Amino acid sequence: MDQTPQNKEDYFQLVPRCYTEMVDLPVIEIDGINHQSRRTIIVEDIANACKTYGFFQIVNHGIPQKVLDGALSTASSFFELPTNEKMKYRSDDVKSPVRYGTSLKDNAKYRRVVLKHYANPLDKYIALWPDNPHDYREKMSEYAKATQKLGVSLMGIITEGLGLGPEYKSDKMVKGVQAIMVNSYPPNPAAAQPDLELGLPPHSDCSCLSIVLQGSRGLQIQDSDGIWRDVSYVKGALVVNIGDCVEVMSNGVYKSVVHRVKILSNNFTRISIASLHSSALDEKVEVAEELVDDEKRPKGYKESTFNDFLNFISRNDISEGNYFIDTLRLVQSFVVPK
Ligand SMILES: O=C(O)CCC(=O)C(=O)O
Ligand SMILES: [Fe+2]
Repeated sequence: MDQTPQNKEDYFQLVPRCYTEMVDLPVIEIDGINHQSRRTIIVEDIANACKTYGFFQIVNHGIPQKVLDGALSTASSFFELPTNEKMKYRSDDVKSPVRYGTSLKDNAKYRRVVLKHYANPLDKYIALWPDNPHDYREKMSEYAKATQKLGVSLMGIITEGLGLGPEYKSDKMVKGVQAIMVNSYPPNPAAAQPDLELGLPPHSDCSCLSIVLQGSRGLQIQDSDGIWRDVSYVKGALVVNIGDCVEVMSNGVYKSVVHRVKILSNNFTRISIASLHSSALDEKVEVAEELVDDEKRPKGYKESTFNDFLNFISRNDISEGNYFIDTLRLVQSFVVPK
């Protein structure tokens, strides 16, 4: 893959700017997934990435650059709208299908502005999305449709890699929740120590898997020694991470790794779009029986639903290190230090 910077902005994105070490995430080409010989390699590469990092990047994923750029650009335009226009979508209800939230006014430790909306099935939700900017629904729905299709396909690759077969979760993902988190992380000119500014606190995703489009660098993941490492920005790539539901389903073979967002720039706003894919709100998430061995790997997690997670986050402040998945653990010896 050609990573030669085409212009100054791309060059800037590729040059490490802070003291944090980069994490050498695999960048996996996923074209040819329906050809058996290619599929075998991709399944193996993704299985290795899930075991080692819980994160990987994908390229040649079939989503045109124009669709990625369109989604980032309309997201950016949304955040530039006057406050009263954005506040129309404000809600304190974590279950609201469309929800705008900002922590900036509270002088909070974490500086993220977010528009969250459900996207699957699209027909049910699109009329609730912002219609300003005028191209928001068009551009974001192109991106949402493409990532939903990709999410189902990636889940098939993941379950195949676990020995559960490609169809193990397909129906559940097709009918499942797709929550799009449109994130904006503005710089804080008043920060006493800009290097310490965080956009998003450490958390793991409640999803089965998440697909993240980065507009620029800033995402960091915590390795098993507790060290934060930068995820590189690769133009056109999508970052994929395992969420809590897959950690549970895999009986801890794959980890839902803790990550956060750092504010790396003093002069521009970072945009990212995370598409979180999981089964339906009241669908049971449980350990796959096939991955339980009473002696070598006993069942490590209680069952739950996505609704349980939403109830948990409405009652707990996740920025205080409260992780939903910790409430599900049965076998402490399999816990990877967070
Ligand atoms: O902004 C990012 O890169 C990651 C966002 C994220 O982790 C999330 O929305 O759950
Ligand atoms: Fe996340």
